[in-house]
Amino acid sequence: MPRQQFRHIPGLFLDTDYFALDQCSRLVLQSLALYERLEAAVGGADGSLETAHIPQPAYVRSAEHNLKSEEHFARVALTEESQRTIRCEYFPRYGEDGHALAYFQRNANLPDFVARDLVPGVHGLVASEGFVPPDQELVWKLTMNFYQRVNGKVAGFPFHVDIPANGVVTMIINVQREVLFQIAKGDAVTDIPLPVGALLLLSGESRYVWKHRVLPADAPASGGAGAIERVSLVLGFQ
Ligand SMILES: O=C(O)CCC(=O)C(=O)O
Ligand SMILES: [Fe+2]
Repeated sequence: MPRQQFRHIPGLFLDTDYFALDQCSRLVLQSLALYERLEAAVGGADGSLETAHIPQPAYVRSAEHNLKSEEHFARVALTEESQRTIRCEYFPRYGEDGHALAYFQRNANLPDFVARDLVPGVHGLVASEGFVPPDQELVWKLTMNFYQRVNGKVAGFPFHVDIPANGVVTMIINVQREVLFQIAKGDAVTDIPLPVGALLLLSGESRYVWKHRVLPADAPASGGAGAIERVSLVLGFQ
C-alpha cells in the first residue's frame, strides 16, 4: 500500500489510488443499482420506519448542536444471485437532507458485488499491513452512503465518530467524486482531500477519539434534483 500516514494522527492511513478509475465506475454502477432496489423496497413508506439511537461521544454532541441521536430506518431484505437473501438497515434520510445510508452487518448480508469485488482485496490489505493475522476470519460491516444534490451542493456527512459496531478498523472507499474529508481533535482540524479511488483507513486513536466529516462538494452544472451525485463505501471488520 503506497500509503500516507499522518504523524500527529495516530492510526490514520491513506492510499490515494487504491482503486483504478474503471473499478470505481463499476462500483458506482453496482451501488446505484442497489440504491434503486432499496428505494423501491421502502417505497416512500415513512410511516413504517423504525427509530435507531446513534450513540455519539459527548464532545461530538456538544460541539455539533444540531446533531440528532435518533434516525429512522427500514429493515430491507434483498434477493441476490442464487436466491440468496441479504438484510440491511436502510436510512432514507440519515441526519441531513440528501444523505441516505444502508448498513449491512455480517458477511452473510454483504451484497454479491461487495463480497466478490471488494472484500477479498481489502482483507488482503489489512492482513499484509499487519492489522490482522493472515488466516484470521473477519466479520465484515458495510455502510453504503448515497449523497444527493441539495441546494446546488452534493450533501456531506457532519462531524461524527463511527459507531463501535462498525468495527475496530473502518475504511472509507471513495468511488465517485473527489471530496474534502476533515478529521479533528479539539480545535485541530486536518484537511485530507480524497480523490476518486482513495482508501482511507481509520484505526486506533484516529478511529475512536478523533471525529471526522465530509464537506458538501460543488455539484456539477447539469444533473437533476434527487440524483445521487456521490457514493462512498465504508468497510469495517471485527
Ligand atoms: O462518505 C464518506 O466519505 C464518509 C462516510 C463516513 O464517514 C461514514 O460512513 O462513517
Ligand atoms: Fe464515518
